Amino acid sequence: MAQVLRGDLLAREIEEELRGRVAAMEAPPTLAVVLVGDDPASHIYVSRKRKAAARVGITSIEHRLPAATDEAQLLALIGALNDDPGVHGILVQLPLPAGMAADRVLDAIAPGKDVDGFHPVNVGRLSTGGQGGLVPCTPLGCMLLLDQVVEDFRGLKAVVIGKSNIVGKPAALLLLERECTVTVTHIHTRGLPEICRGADIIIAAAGVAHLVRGDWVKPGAIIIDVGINRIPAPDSRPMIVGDVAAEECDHAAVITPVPGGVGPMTIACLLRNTLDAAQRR
Ligand SMILES: Nc1nc(=O)c2c([nH]1)NC[C@@H]1CN(c3ccc(C(=O)N[C@@H](CCC(=O)O)C(=O)O)cc3)C=[N+]21
Repeated sequence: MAQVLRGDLLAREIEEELRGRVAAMEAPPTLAVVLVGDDPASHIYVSRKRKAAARVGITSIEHRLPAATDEAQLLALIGALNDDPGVHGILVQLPLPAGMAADRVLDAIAPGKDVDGFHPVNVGRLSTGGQGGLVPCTPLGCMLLLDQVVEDFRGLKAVVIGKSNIVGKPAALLLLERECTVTVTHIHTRGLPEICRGADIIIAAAGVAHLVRGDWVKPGAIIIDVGINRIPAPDSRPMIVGDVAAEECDHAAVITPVPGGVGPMTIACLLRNTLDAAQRR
């Protein structure tokens, strides 16, 4: 049986450590969460972030704007949060409503408060070695999970499935920084099963339910499943499944569960970034 690497448990440990760091500060850091529109999944995530912040002692302030908000209003709010010395971290929940350009909005966030690590300055820092920048929460969470089970990354073959700015690309850069040999793939990659079979580490972040089958996985491989796919379940609430057919992967060495894997680590890393942003100021 593969070892199930529980992100929910590691996230609680990290929260405990962060709670200690917050307690030692003169004043608790403040995270501003901006939520535009009424995407139901976004509301669930934002409430998880609020609860986690409260557990750690970080003050979180939510700014909810209607879906019809125009971009200029949102940019004005970001400007005010940038200028507010009482705000240490700013997160604009994605996706934004149609018609709003995420890149213009993310570019407006002060890089030192960009706890998502999405601003071009932080993206650039990561691509040149990560020194001093804020690193995107989901790939950072993936690395902290890998750190639990990998002692030496050098020369390991890592395959990243997915090329998003939020997960795939930054995950590839972080693995490269550890001197893995990194192959970045996506759903249009030809011969993806074969490429995956060569991997010591698979980061599955394509957003396709059960994309990675058991016969794509080399015995002893380490699998980080980033996917959160809601699939309809007959006669009940939608089920959440990952990008990996985990039940076919007993021959892997390690696999992260969905839920309870990368998701809770994303939130723990958001809190960590908020503390880092507050302390670097
Ligand atoms: N600016 C921005 N930053 C983000 O970090 C960001 C975002 N926008 N938009 C949406 C995605 C998604 N995301 C998740 C966070 C936590 C879980 C999580 O905790 N999942 C739990 C529960 C899953 C469930 O029940 O829905 C788990 O996997 O165990 C999932 C997904 C952050 N995102």
